[in-house]
Formats: sequence, C-alpha cells, structure tokens
Amino acid sequence: MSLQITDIRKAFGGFQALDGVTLTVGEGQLVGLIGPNGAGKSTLFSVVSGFIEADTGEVRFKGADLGRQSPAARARKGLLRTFQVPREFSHLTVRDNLKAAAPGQTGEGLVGLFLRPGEVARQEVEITAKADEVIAFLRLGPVADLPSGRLSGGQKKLLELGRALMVEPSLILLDEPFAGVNPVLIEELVERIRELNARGIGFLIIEHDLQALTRLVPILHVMDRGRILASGTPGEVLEDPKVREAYLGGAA
Ligand SMILES: Nc1ncnc2c1ncn2[C@@H]1O[C@H](COP(=O)(O)OP(=O)(O)OP(=O)(O)O)[C@@H](O)[C@H]1O
Repeated sequence: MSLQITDIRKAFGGFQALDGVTLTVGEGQLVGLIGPNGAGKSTLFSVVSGFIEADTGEVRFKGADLGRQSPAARARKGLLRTFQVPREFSHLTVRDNLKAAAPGQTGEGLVGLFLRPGEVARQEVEITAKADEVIAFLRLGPVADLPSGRLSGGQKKLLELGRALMVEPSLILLDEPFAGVNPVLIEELVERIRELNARGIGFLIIEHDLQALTRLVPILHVMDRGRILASGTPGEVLEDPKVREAYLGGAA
C-alpha cells in the first residue's frame, strides 16, 4: 500500500473539518476524491502533505508513519502535492521555476558553494537536464523562457505538475488540476497523467469536473462533511443515493 490514511481528525476552532477520514491509495493507483464545497478535501491534502497537522489519526506512506515530517521531507520520500491555485514564482521563468523545485540542492547555502563547488556545478547540470526533460514531456518548450506569470491557467497547471515531477514522485496529490483550464489543455493534462501513471506514478486527484475525472480514474471516493461517504467505481459511486443527496444538499 502506498498511502494509508487512518481516522484523521482536524478541527478549526469549533468546526470539525475532518471527522475521521480513513482512505488508502495502492501503489501506482489512480484515485479520484470528490465532494461538495467545504467537504474537507483540500484540508485532507494539507494534512497528508504535511502543511497542517492533524489533531489525531495517522498517515503512513510506503509503510512508514509520516508523523510530523515537513512537506519537504515528505516530498523527498516521493509524496508530492499541487495546489488549487498554482504556487509558481510568477517572476521566474518556467525553466527556473522547475529548477527551483528540485530537492536537496547543495548550492542552496553559501557554505555548500565554498566547500563543494564541484558538487554544486554537477548538481546544476543535472537539475538543468531534468528541467529540460520535464519541459519536453509537458510540451512547455515554447514558453520555457517566459516569466511564468504570463502563462495561461492551463499552462500554470502543467507547470505545477512539472514542479512535482522534478522530485521523482511516486504519489502525486493533485488539487483541482482541471479548474480554469481550457478543454484542449484538459486533454493534454489527462494524457500526461495517464502516461505518468503508466510509468508507475500514483495519483490522488481532487476535482469538481466529474466528466474529465471519471474518464481518468477507476476508483472514486466521495467526501462530505469531513468524512468518506462512499467509495467504488465512478459508476457505482455516482449512482449512490447518499452521494446524490450530499450534492443536492450542498447546492441547496
Ligand atoms: N485554516 C482554516 N481555518 C479555518 N477553517 C478552515 C481552514 N481551512 C479550511 N477550513 C474550513 O474547513 C472546511 C473544509 O475546507 P476544505 O477547503 O478542505 O474543503 P474542500 O472540500 O476542499 O472544498 P472545495 O471543494 O470548495 O475546495 C471549510 O468549511 C473551510 O472553511
């Protein structure tokens, strides 16, 4: 099992955002996570990726308890997340944004630069090559040297995915990858996710665009009010009266 989330609870003030979430993602699985606004989906991602601490419960990745490890430590283990609103550095070029996402750079500190200049130069070559590989894979070549603030919404989502790919991920948590993306780039993203999954990378994907999501994932979990309401194939789950009720209730 790649990711095991057990009985996670998180309250904000008196509000129980996560109310005992238990969920697993198998090695290399493609899994969807849906639910009405405010169900707790993004909060769950924040807990799993280490951006917020749960009140109780456990997150295990590749068998090990992640405890209070930082997001960077989790990323180094291959557990990555993207954000609903992309978090690129808008003044940096696409290529430099990718390079900045590479983990464990010796050159990050001046000490490294003085003590191990050869190592720093070698890393720079490796990181540049990796960034170029990601740019080619995501077809971002034509915009690679533009400031990323000038990208379209869809291109920014591709860059978000690219930043995760700089870290040799084994599981990527994607938060609404298709929101604000034009249909042509949605197709592009779907294809790239499929290719990455074929190479063994697992995905847990929060998405409101059910049409795009259900074409992609064989397994769907539905969250409502901080709990998992239903799990199964997209067909099973979307036919479930409890799920229909949750969505209608949310829209009312
Ligand atoms: N830092 C916070 N402080 C207070 N309340 C929060 C915080 N983060 C989330 N919440 C609340 O927790 C609930 C769950 O939010 P969350 O963003 O996880 O839902 P979601 O399922 O991702 O919704 P959406 O689909 O709209 O993105 C919401 O009611 C939200 O207002």
